[in-house]
Amino acid sequence: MSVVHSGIDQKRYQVIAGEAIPKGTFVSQYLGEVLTPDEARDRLLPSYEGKNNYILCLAENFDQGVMLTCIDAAEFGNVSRFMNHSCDANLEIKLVRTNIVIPRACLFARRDIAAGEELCYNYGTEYTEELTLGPPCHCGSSNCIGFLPVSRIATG
Ligand SMILES: C[S@@+](CC[C@H](N)C(=O)[O-])C[C@H]1O[C@@H](n2cnc3c(N)ncnc32)[C@H](O)[C@@H]1O
Repeated sequence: MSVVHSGIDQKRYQVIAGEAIPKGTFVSQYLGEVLTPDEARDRLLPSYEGKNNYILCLAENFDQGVMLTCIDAAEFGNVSRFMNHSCDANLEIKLVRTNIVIPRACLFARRDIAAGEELCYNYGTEYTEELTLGPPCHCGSSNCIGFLPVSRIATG
């Protein structure tokens, strides 16, 4: 995988597959600081408009209620912090638990991916709580909805 400039100001950097990746392959984990929902909201609200946002908030529904996992990759992260949103994504996020209650946000190939393709996932995942429309989307796919999906937590 390599991080390169996308050539589109709003998207800035993007991640390119260095080799072919078969469907179902684990590609990366979205690493960063684990925040409480209040901390995520405090970091997001003042700076949301027009800036790159590295906070991923994922919701899981349990009998006891909703568990929100918020991960901020702005200061501490890995290559997955540079992965952009696409309305026709080739990756998908799955929450995976390995011995601790806090889940890992893992990115898997949702189809066969060729070397040289941009690696991207849909920011409006199955775990996104109350989706709203964010800034304009520049994914360029034919089914683009025109806006980045944003979790309600990011907009208050
Ligand atoms: C996790 S970062 C992705 C990496 C980012 N492109 C960079 O250069 O650091 C998420 C931010 O990238 C930008 N972005 C990602 N996908 C985009 C898209 N499809 N259209 C426009 N901007 C996008 C938005 O600013 C978003 O808040």
